[in-house]
Amino acid sequence: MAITSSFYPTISTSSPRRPAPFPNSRCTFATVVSSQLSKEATKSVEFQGRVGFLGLGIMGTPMALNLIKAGCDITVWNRTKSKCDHLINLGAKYESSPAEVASSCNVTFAMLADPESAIDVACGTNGAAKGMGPGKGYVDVSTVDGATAKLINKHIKDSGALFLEAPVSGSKKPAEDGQLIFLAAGDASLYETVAPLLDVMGKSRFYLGEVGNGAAMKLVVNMIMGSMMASFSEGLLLGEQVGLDPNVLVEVISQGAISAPMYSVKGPSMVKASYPTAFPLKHQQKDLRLALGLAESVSQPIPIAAAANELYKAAKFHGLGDQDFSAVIEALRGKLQHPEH
Ligand SMILES: NC(=O)C1=CN([C@@H]2O[C@H](COP(=O)(O)OP(=O)(O)OC[C@H]3O[C@@H](n4cnc5c(N)ncnc54)[C@H](OP(=O)(O)O)[C@@H]3O)[C@@H](O)[C@H]2O)C=CC1
Ligand SMILES: O=CC(=O)O
Repeated sequence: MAITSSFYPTISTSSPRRPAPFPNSRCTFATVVSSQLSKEATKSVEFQGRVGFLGLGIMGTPMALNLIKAGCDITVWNRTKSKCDHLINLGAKYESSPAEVASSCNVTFAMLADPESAIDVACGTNGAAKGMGPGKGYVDVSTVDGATAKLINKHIKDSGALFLEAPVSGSKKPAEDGQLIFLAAGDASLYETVAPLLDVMGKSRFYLGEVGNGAAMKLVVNMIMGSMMASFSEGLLLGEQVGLDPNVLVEVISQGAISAPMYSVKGPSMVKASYPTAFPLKHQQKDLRLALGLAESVSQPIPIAAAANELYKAAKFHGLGDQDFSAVIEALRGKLQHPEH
């Protein structure tokens, strides 16, 4: 798919600081790295520009990897540099600060943990905004609140660049499989420009209008998800207490009206008290906290989410923050020890 948006004609695709490594960077790049990449790559993209990626955690790494597999010219940065090594080995370039990535790229994506890190990486001392300017674009795909998205939008727009918030629904596996759902809002022309890139990383995308709407949509969805997981946990434990086989319970749920992929995927390992991290519990608690703030801003009662948030807080307090959010079930067992005991 060729870029036809009026966004790109204003962009020079070769950085004055560093010449393009290949005359036709997309095609040649894809050829060079193809022998090192797995055969799973199924999508390719025509994107006439350099793409930056900031934040290589559970989500950022597979998202950036899919862009590399699709033939994009990628430059990465991560606070912990060692997490860049795998992608560098596969052909990604590296810059030592968000500002340098933004300065050397046409479009820069950011996938950070929370509002604080998203603001720091975008607006901090060596933040991306410092390397932004007219003709460039910044796409923040982290899950943050609307106020954070609007603050980052202001810093990016002040530089003359365009901004899009595009948080994602879908976890580690959908990120690996290029099956994410993008919830985008902000500059419509940037949305059109990066659509081919979103289509590499995702299966669907929604354009929701003004900045803040993407964050709101993501927080409402994750508020529901957090409550669902807490309720599922209660059901598993109640079933266990009254002598039901939890595996049969998971199977019964999977065949009925409340069936959800989340229960079928997480249930069997929860029964074994195993919580391999796909979506860290600390991030689910962050999303519930932000959803509570969103609800407060419009005086909407969300008592079920508020109760679920307390469970996630308890689980986090007991050291489960880096485990999968399904570990919230441990907060209901009544056996958690205080970390200092
Ligand atoms: N995991 C999932 O299933 C999903 C997660 N999300 C959302 O995506 C975002 C990322 O999630 P995920 O990849 O799972 O999280 P991880 O915790 O795996 O990664 C977080 C990333 O943020 C970076 N980071 C954290 N704090 C700072 C800081 N102060 N300054 C600079 N960088 C920082 C980390 O760098 P470092 O490596 O140095 O720690 C890392 O790159 C979150 O907002 C999450 O809510 C959305 C959908 C699904
Ligand atoms: O934010 C988490 C997800 O699974 O979506």
